[in-house]
Amino acid sequence: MRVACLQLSSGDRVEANLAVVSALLDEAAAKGAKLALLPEMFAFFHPDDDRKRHFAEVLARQVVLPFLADQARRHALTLIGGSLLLPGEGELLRNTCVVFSADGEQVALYDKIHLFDGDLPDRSYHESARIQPGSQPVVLDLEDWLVGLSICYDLRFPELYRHYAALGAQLLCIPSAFTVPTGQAHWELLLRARAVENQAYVLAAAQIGRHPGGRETFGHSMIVDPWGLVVAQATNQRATEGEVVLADIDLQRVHQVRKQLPALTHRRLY
Ligand SMILES: NC(=O)CCC(=O)C(=O)O
Repeated sequence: MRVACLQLSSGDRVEANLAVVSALLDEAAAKGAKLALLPEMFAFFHPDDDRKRHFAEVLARQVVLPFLADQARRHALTLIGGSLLLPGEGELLRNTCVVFSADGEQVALYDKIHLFDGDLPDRSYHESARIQPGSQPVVLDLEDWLVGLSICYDLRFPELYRHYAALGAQLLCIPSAFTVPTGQAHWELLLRARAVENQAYVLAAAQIGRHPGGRETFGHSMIVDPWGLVVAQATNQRATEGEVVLADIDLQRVHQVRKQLPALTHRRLY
């Protein structure tokens, strides 16, 4: 199966962001992709609370979700909608990945479980102040593939991916907007670790560049195979136009790695 990670530099203009997604999906589909992953906050990237709420309550449902359904149907591909904001309880929002099948049906929804709070060299982050954490891992059955969903900071919690591997997942999706300092230090290391320890493909679609409000993201979208090899990665040279990262993934490769080194069957409980 040919898969695509879309790398974006999303801003605060929803229509402009969706136009970039549309152009990149045209490119991915023309090159044969049957599954595409968008990054975290692909449709709206801005820190203002009122604008976030308006996006979550109005634009997400009225504009963005119908757009994703239409794109999936038009290109006959599974579209994993990175993440967008949706209303949560009370004043809170959710950071949610919505998945559409190739006939445009919404088939899965995952709320980011681990929220990104930290004082880093570039700035402080306090995602938990506005976002309600999810509590439910989600595995998606895609023809022959079992796909585990997650979002960005979830990457640092190996138990989530081990849970997916124990359920049989062979493909782990990690739409992201990693910071530059943590990306430089940890991004590839963590992605390859999740692939190696779970003997699964990892798809990681990332935001890149400077976003409204001053936040900067690391880019370096990549696709990692079950042996931990980076089989495709972004050039990071076309930040504003966005970029498509493509690779062919193969279930036989998963079976081969799991047969050569059956570490997943050697687990011991203590
Ligand atoms: N949006 C996020 O969850 C960022 C996570 C991140 O940068 C990290 O280092 O972890």
